[in-house]
Amino acid sequence: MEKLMTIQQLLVTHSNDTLLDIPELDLLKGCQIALVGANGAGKTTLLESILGLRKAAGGIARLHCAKRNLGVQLQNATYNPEILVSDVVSLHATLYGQSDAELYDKFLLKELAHKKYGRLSRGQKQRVDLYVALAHKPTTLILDEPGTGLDKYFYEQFLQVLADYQDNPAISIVMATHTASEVENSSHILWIEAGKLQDFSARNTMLNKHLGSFKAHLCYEPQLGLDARLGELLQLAGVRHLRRPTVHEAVLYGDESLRQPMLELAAEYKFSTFSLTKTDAGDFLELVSANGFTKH
Ligand SMILES: Nc1ncnc2c1ncn2[C@@H]1O[C@H](COP(=O)(O)OP(=O)(O)OP(=O)(O)O)[C@@H](O)[C@H]1O
Repeated sequence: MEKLMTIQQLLVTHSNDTLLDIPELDLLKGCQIALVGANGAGKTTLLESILGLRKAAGGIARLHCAKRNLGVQLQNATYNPEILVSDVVSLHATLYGQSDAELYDKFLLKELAHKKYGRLSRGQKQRVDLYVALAHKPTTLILDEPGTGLDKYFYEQFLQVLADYQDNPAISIVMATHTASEVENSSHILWIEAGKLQDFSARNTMLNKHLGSFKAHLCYEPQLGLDARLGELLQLAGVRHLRRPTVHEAVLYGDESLRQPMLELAAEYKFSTFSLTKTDAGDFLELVSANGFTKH
């Protein structure tokens, strides 16, 4: 398969801070990659670096894609704030010799056409930015938290458009996201943390590797005094992580061997709710943001 992106010894710094330090990473065309990491991990910096918008202190970050085939939505689009939305749309049509009436309608750009870009709300800007990223039907998408600011209606419109792209194996996507549904529909996950590559893998491989395939979710009265028992369970071979979202909730992650001891625990204690289900992208995002995780 052809390469989409090459990174070698990439170092991006600011003053004395290292923003990105990635020794080597090759991504292949046709992958739909969810780029995840906690706030400040370096996702935007990485996207800007591969687009050549950030000067690296060292190394190479290269996207192997003709500009014509590239669709980009970044956090900070830099238009003249005085430009009208209708002019942004016309400029895009002139540059690419192509427009997309269906997308224009989906994002209801007609109601924004007479407004100055600089006066738009966050969500309105996002609708314009997404139109500009997608209206020329690119084969490679670079998206930076594309749902930001969109209300429920427009987010659903966007998800429909995204689903069409994600159904097409000829399309490559690298999308920074904090949203479970966007991760769920991606083929791969690229996880960065504090500017470093944490892992890159197919989505389910990543979930199984870092969380296990299974989770047990318990809700109970705090006076039940379960802490010691949970600590013991955490020592079992198949148990990977314990997450405590609240004082009366625990989620244990692991493999199938988690099932039997959890059923025994449920028989022994009276839980308000108890479930055994598969891990999902939402769990992975909780891990990425270290939300309530007790290190194992
Ligand atoms: N122009 C800049 N100058 C100095 N530091 C910067 C600059 N841009 C980003 N940073 C720092 O680099 C780090 C990574 O920022 P970045 O925006 O890439 O994170 P992110 O993973 O996209 O975060 P978020 O999920 O919050 O959008 C942060 O610590 C941020 O403060």
